[in-house]
Amino acid sequence: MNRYLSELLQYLGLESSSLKESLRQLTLENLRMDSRMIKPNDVFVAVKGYHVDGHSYIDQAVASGAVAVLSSTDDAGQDKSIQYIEYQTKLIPQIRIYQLSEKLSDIADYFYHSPSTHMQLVGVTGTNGKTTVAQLLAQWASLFDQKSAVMGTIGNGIYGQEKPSENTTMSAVDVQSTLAEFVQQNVQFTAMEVSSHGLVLGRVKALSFVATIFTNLSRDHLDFHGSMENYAEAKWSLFDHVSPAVKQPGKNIINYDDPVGLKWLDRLPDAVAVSVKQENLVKLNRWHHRYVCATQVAYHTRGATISFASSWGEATIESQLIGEFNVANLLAVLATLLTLDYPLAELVKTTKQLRPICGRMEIFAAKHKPTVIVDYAHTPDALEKAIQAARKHCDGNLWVIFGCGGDRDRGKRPLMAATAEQFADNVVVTHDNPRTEDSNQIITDVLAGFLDAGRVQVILDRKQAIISVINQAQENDMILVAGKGHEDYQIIGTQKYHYSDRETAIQLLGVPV
Ligand SMILES: CC(=O)N[C@H]1[C@@H](OP(=O)(O)OP(=O)(O)OC[C@H]2O[C@@H](n3ccc(=O)[nH]c3=O)[C@H](O)[C@@H]2O)O[C@H](CO)[C@@H](O)[C@@H]1O[C@H](C)C(=O)N[C@@H](C)C(=O)N[C@H](CCC(=O)O)C(=O)O
Ligand SMILES: Nc1ncnc2c1ncn2[C@@H]1O[C@H](COP(=O)(O)OP(=O)(O)OP(=O)(O)O)[C@@H](O)[C@H]1O
Ligand SMILES: N[C@H](CCC[C@H](N)C(=O)O)C(=O)O
Ligand SMILES: [Mg+2]
Repeated sequence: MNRYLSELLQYLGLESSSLKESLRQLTLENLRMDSRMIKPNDVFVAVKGYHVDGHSYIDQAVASGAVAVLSSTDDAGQDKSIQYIEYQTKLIPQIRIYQLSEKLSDIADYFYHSPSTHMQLVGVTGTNGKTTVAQLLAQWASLFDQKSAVMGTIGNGIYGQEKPSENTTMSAVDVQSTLAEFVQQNVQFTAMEVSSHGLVLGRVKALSFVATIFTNLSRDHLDFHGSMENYAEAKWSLFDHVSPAVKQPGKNIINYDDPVGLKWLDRLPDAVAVSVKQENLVKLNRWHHRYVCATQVAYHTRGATISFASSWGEATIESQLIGEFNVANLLAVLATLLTLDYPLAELVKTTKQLRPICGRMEIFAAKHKPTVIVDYAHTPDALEKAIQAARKHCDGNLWVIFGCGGDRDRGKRPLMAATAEQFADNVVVTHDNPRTEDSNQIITDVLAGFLDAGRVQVILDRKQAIISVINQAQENDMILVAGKGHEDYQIIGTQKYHYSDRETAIQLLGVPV
């Protein structure tokens, strides 16, 4: 499993003779980009970040047991040069690589023996729905006795045992090392969320996917991408077969109901189109694309009955997920598994066993109390969809409690306010994760989006906001608590404090239903 230092050098294009002989058979354990995670026999990978320069942690990494260092240089003349660091009685080779960040996915792919090729790896991208789709995929595959794993916002790991993760898509090195751990644990199927940051920053560059899914595109992350065009280009790079951003984009499953998806389908004749709109069936039938299309959907209190037609046949399935967008998510998952040759009859039989996803339209209810839905909507589009989804299941008033995260796209704040004002009956603005921003300024940015801010309550403490609304609401009202979903923390400044909307709801109303 491990690599010799001489092998790594050879891969990097260096002669092993350029290395001191005593070091050639040195066994390397892991590549690690964070000096704080270094264990004996690891290689420390030093790159410049947005906040600090990883090169300033080389000494710390060596003191923690790193036996070699890969470091980045912007001077092409220094590419592949080796320098030795003396530490106690040891010599630690530091190998400079020209623009290392861009090569990391490939280097880690080599180091960890191309783990993505040893399983079925499915990638999911889109503004909203990635976590839901990835979790459903892993869940459904496990119902087919596949050992499955997920990588994404909720965490990374064997399905149901995910460890929390800082990012939706981890660093290029961590993605490969995690996949390698999955291979060691005999994982056969992995569903992975691929964020636009992940694509642009090359975190998934050397991966081979058997299938890639596009859910939808709407406003988010403009602080990072600058424009919707750039944001769309970033997402497209997961599907582009001509100059792919990944080693292998696999089969493509694309949302036909999304205007961006529809445009891409023209460029992807082999892709599978997914629609929740019955009126699209005629067009899809005449088209050269394979498809899955809903023909009838009946929403009930705790889910939906979905009839669909597809290139694989017709059927009716029972879903425990609520809202129209979850019909779209479920059909995208179904289309993917059909594309990967899972039999339709078995898929239909197992659908009713699929459980809702943690913190995604999750319902908490108690007798004689209003119902609470905890959801992760943190974009204008998701908030609109979540409110409309809740509305289908609510016969009283619909309350929305939401806030916006700090150090994230500021422009979406007033848009989320306008959406809440337009679609909900009562709105309460509260804190999300202020991070390093002034929390009052975030609230001011949100309030600027309301036509009539006088009708909006501001209750800064999130738990107090939920308690207060439960007290104000009637028994048949519904309270959508949006933005934090599965999160069990609140980030204020750079500190993480324990806080969970789900725990608050459980404390006030009992377990999810
Ligand atoms: C803007 C961005 O993407 N930043 C990511 C980046 O952090 P950074 O460049 O600030 O890193 P840094 O703190 O400057 O450190 C530079 C290097 O020094 C190393 N270091 C640092 C300190 C130390 O003591 N020792 C040490 O070795 C670090 O490990 C790193 O290699 O590299 C880190 C490690 O991989 C990421 O966790 C971090 O994501 C931050 C937390 C983040 O907020 N990213 C967001 C914008 C993001 O990527 N979001 C997407 C999409 C979310 C969605 O689904 O909507 C995601 O995929 O998560
Ligand atoms: N297909 C969809 N279309 C629109 N909104 C959706 C869709 N699926 C989920 N949502 C809404 O978006 C929220 C986030 O969903 P989910 O976590 O599945 O998306 P995500 O793409 O993983 O988000 P993130 O980028 O933050 O990780 C949900 O809580 C729900 O409100
Ligand atoms: N993955 C998303 C999550 C946002 C969740 C919300 N609670 C916030 O903190 O803004 C992001 O990093 O933009
Ligand atoms: Mg996610």
